[in-house]
Amino acid sequence: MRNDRTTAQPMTRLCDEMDNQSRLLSSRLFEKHRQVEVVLNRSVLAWKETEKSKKRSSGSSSLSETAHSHAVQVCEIVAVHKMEDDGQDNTDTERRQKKAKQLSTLYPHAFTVSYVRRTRQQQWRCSDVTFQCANQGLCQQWIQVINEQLSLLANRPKSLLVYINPYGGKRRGKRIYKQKVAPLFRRACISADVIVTERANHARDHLKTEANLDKYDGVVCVGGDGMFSEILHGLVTRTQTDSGVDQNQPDAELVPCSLHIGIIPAGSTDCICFATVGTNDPVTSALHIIVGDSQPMDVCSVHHDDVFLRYSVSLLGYGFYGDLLTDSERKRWLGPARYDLSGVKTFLSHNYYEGTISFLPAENNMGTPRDKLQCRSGCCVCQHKPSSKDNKQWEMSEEKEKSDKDGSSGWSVIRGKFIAINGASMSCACPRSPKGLSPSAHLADGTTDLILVRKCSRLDFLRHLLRHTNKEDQFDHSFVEVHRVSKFRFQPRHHELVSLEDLSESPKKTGFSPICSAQTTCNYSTAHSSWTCDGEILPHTAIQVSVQCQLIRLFARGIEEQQQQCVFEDPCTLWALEPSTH
Ligand SMILES: Nc1ncnc2c1ncn2[C@@H]1O[C@H](COP(=O)(O)OP(=O)(O)OP(=O)(O)O)[C@@H](O)[C@H]1O
Ligand SMILES: CCCCCCCCCCCCC/C=C/[C@@H](O)[C@H](CO)NC(=O)CCCCC
Ligand SMILES: [Ca+2]
Repeated sequence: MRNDRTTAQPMTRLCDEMDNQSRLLSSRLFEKHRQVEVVLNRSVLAWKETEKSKKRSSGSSSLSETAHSHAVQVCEIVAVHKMEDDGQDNTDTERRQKKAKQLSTLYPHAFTVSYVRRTRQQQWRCSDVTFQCANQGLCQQWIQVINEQLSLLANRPKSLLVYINPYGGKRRGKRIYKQKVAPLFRRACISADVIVTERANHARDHLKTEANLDKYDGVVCVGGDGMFSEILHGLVTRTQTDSGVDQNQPDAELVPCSLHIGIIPAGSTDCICFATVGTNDPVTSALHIIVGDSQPMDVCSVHHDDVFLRYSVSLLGYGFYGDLLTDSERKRWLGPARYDLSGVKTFLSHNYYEGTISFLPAENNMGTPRDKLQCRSGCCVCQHKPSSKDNKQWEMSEEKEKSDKDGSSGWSVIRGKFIAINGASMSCACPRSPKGLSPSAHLADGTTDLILVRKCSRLDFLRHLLRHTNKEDQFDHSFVEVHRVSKFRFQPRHHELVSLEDLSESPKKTGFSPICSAQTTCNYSTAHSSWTCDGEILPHTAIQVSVQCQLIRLFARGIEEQQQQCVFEDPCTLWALEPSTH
């Protein structure tokens, strides 16, 4: 399909460079009083000022080509609308509506393309470009052909179920959704059923039993990591129930969820959003949902004595982070600042805990926790899905594990005194620690990074913590070790195992916590910490953890390496193929 009706002149040299066969439509149109050549093929919409228009606007000076040319990937077009449709959005200001009206009087045959524009630091914005056509037929043709291309994008959601936590983070969930997200969903013609939660676990319970999930292409949570966790538990449990899988069995092969999950960040840490998108920005997340991005993600199942406890996607932390979270829960009223206060308090307490950690090192994994190979969009480590050969080896090692009488074959066991035991299934990057707890952990490689911080001086622990905020390697300490594992178990040192000699010493209280301090000579360490599981405190300390590879999918694409260049499959290039900086 081609259309050169608007001009009798031959197309310019640059347009001629384009593969004629791949063009769906090309016309000379007007954009902001400038004549532009607009070309659409299956993957790109591009527009470029014509030579004539360039000369008129810049005299004889030769402006750089890119200043006049723009290219947008079709998969990053949000929507196309006839000009007068714009401004009908009831959230638009009166000024915008007036401007839209003026423009539509001035240019009666115009259409507007809304598309994704990258700004700084992984942030996306929705930009508009309006093209004026010579006649109504041409305008409609452009709208129709672009819409046809958009309808071929099968991953895009059309119908979403949205849960808003009105009390997450700074209590801005409802406002964020109404002002920043809903208008974009409307523009992209996505319908959304919205539920504002009335209590904790409302969203989880609704998903588990009530929600008619057949109606939806995805579930969106507006809130923080805790709210995401509710959605995760609701969806995963529902999927297992519907498939007859018993999640209490630690070895059960869980069924992946078919619905994608979107996260609109409105919490305190928002670490899952940050680690999968690269920024905590509601508009960016809404755009990732609209374009139907897909990021698989590992989920850890946590059991205690063959009873299912919880799922985790980010941090399973015992000791430092467990104590920090326990303390911060009592300070919820403080909002996000609770983590700073509890962080200082827990640091000063400087407690350590004794126990035994056993783990099954990851096999056939392409990465290691210290290889500095960060998980990025299209990550090759995560794409290296176990082949059937790998699977066989995997099964064999599982068999080996089962056949071993005490079940310890392939397992490593470490007994010791730990200030922190952390299982990071993803980097856990967040604004507090932009590279995260385990900078090279992967979102979807079927493993978790097990970080063991042994008893050390307060100063050494501070050094270790500070390295989470700078470029230094936080694992490069004699008291820290890190392993990439597929399973791990923890057993705290039992009360009865403590010798009478130990018990004769009373615990020295630091004034911050009743638990033993690593700074003192006290070795009365029967006290237990708690596990924090993505921000929730677990009721047991003895746990078994197993990574379920790629159990869920998010509307995200991982962190983009840098400004993504427009890369096209067609051998011919349109013109300077840079993403629009319009
Ligand atoms: N209507 C509600 N009333 C009270 N609590 C709720 C409600 N809806 C959800 N919750 C609970 O609030 C908790 C915290 O919510 P959320 O994760 O959104 O914010 P946050 O804790 O501030 O952020 P983060 O988890 O990122 O630190 C969640 O565990 C969730 O179960
Ligand atoms: C002296 C300066 C030292 C600074 C050290 C910073 C180290 C920061 C590491 C941050 C790791 C966050 C991991 C996120 C886990 C989330 O699932 C969970 C739920 O929201 N949040 C926390 O556990 C909240 C965790 C809050 C940590 C502060
Ligand atoms: Ca992982």
